[in-house]
Amino acid sequence: MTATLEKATVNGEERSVHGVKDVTKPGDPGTRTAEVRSIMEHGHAPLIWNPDMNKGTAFTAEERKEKGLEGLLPPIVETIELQAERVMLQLRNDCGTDLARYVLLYQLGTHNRALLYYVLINNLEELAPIVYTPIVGEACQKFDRIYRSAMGMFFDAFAQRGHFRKMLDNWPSHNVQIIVVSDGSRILGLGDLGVNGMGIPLGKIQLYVAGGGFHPEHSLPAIIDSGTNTKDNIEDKFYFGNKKPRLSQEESVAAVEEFCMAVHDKWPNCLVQFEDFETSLAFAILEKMRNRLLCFNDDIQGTGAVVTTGFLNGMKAQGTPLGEAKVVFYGAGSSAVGVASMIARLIELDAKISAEDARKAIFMVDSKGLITTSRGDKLPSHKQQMARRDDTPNMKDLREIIEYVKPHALIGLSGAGPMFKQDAIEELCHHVEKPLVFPLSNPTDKAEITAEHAYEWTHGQAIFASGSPFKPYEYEGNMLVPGQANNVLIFPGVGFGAVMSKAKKVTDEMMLAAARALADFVSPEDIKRGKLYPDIKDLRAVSAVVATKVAEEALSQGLGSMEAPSEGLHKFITDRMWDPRKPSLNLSRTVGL
Ligand SMILES: NC(=O)C1=CN([C@@H]2O[C@H](COP(=O)(O)OP(=O)(O)OC[C@H]3O[C@@H](n4cnc5c(N)ncnc54)[C@H](OP(=O)(O)O)[C@@H]3O)[C@@H](O)[C@H]2O)C=CC1
Ligand SMILES: CC(=O)C(=O)O
Ligand SMILES: [Mg+2]
Repeated sequence: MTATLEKATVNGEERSVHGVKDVTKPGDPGTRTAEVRSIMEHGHAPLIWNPDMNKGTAFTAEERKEKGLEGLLPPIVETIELQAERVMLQLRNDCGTDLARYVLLYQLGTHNRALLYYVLINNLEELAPIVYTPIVGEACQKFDRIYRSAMGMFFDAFAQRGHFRKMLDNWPSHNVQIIVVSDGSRILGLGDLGVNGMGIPLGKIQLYVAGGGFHPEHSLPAIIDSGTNTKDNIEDKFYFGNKKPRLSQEESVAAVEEFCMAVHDKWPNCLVQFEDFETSLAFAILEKMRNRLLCFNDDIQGTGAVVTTGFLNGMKAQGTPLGEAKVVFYGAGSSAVGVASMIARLIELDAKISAEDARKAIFMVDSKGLITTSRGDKLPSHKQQMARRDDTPNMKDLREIIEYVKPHALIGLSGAGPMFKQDAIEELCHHVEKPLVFPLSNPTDKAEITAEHAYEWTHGQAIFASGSPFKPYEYEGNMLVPGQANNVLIFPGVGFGAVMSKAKKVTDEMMLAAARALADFVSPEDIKRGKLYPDIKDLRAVSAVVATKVAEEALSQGLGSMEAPSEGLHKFITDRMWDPRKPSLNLSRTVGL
C-alpha cells in the first residue's frame, strides 16, 4: 500500500477519487475498486460502476466504444423509459414484500442513480410509501440486516470528534448543497434506533432529489453516532453503531455543532436539515445553530408549515373564521409545538389579533393530560410557551377535553398509536359539522386513528389527513379520499428555494410563506370538497411553487444573495430542477457552479 490516488481524469474531467486510500502499483490485485483499477490502467473508469455516471443499457453504441464498455453490457441499447419499466415490473411482480421493494430501490441507488430517480419521479405516489413513511420505518428497524453498501456518511461522536471537517473531504462530491442529518434518537414514532436511523436521511434526500429537484451529486445523507439507549441494539451482533449509551445532551449538541461548522466551512451555501432528533436535543440544536448557518429542523418547522397549510384550508372548508378557531393537539413534543406556534402566528397575522390572544386558540395534551401552568409539574420550555395560563381546568381524558374546548381540529402528533377513541371523535362532532381529524404520527401503526374509524365515527363528515398514507374508504356509497399531511410536501421546496436564493438562514417567515404557497396550490373547489393538500404525485410542481415563494421571502428579507432572474423566479427555479434524462455530470446547470 504505497500511493494514494487523489485525482483522476473521468469523462475528460479531472475528478477526485475519494475513499480509496490504499491503492498500490498498477496490476496489484487486492482492495482496489474496479473503478480505480480502470482509471489506472485505461485512464478512465468503466462508467457502469459509478452510480452517478452509469446509464446501464442506455449507453449508446458510441459511448460504449469510447468509454471501454463493449462487452460489459447486453447488446441492445435501451431508453431510460424501458429501463424504468423493467424496474417497475420487478417491483410489482418479483418482490414479495414492501421491504424487498425498499431494498431493490436502495440497491438501484448504489449502481444507477439516474435510473433510480427517473423511476421515483415518475411513480412517486406508488413509491414514496416505500422509500419514505411507512416502509422506511421498517427499513430503519432492520437497517443493519438489509445493509448493502454505504450511501451516506457516518460520524462517530465517540472516536472521531475533532475530525469531522477532514472526513467531509472523503465524500465524493465537490459541491454539496443539501444535507439531512440525524442522530437516530427519535426515528418517526419508533424511538431511539441509533445509526439504524440512517434510512431517514437517505429517504429524505431521495425526496429532495425526486421531489425538490436537487442534483443527487449535490446531496449528502448523514448520521451522527452518539450511541443508543436501545438495549436491543446494544445486544445485537449485527448492530453497527457504537454499542454504548447515548452521550449527554451537552456532548450530543457539541457533536452536531462540530458537524455543522465543518459543513459550513467546506460548503458555505449548503442547507443542513436536522431530522428526527429527540425532543430536547431537537430544540437545543435548532436554537444553537439557526442563526449560524443555513439550516432548519424539519420535524419542528417543516411539520409546522405543512400542518398550517391543512389548518388554513381546513378552516376555509368549514367556514370557520381564523380568529374563532380552536385546536386540540394530542402530543406536545417537537413537531406539535412547531405546528402550534406556526398556527398561532398565522392566526395572529390573518385575524389581526395579538400574539397572546392567538395562542388562546391552542390546547396541548401530553402524556400527563392538558398542559396548563397550574398543573403542578415543571414544564420544559417548549411546553411553557403553549401552556394554558387561564382558568382552564386540569383534565386528562380526551373526550372531556374536547367537550370543554369544542375544537375545530384535533391533531395527533404523539407517536402513541390509536389513541383517538370513538367517544372522543363523537364528542368532536357535537360541536362542529366537519371536524379536522389529523392523525399525523408515523409510521401507519403509530397514527392516532385510522381513516376507516375517523369516517365511520363522524358519519363521513371528518376532514381527514394523516402522516402516512391511508387508502380511500367507501362510506355509504361515497368514496372518501384521505389527505396526506406530511412534511414531504414542504421540505423539498423549502430546501430548493433557500439554496437557489443563496439564503443565509431559514426564517419563520420563509416557512410561513411555504405554508401559504402550499395552501394556494389547492383550488377553492377542492377545498370546499374537503381536499386540503395537493397530491404527492404533483410534488415537483408543488416544490417549484413552494421554492419560489421561499426564495421571494428570503430576498425580501434581505437574506438571499442571488441576482433576481430576468425570466422570473418560478421559471428560473423550475429550469434548474435536475432531470435524470439529462446527461450525468451536467452540473453547470445548477446554481453555484
Ligand atoms: N406527519 C408528519 O409530517 C410528521 C409526523 N411526525 C410524527 O409525530 C410523532 C411525534 O413526533 P415528535 O413530536 O418529534 O415526538 P416527541 O417525542 O417530541 O413528542 C411526542 C409527544 O407526544 C406525547 N405523548 C406520547 N404518548 C402520549 C400519550 N399516550 N398520550 C398523550 N400524549 C402522548 C409526549 O408526551 P410527554 O411530553 O409527556 O412525553 C410528547 O409530548 C412521531 O410519530 C412522528 O413520526 C413528526 C414530524 C412530521
Ligand atoms: C415525517 C417525519 O418527519 C416524521 O414522522 O418524523
Ligand atoms: Mg421526522
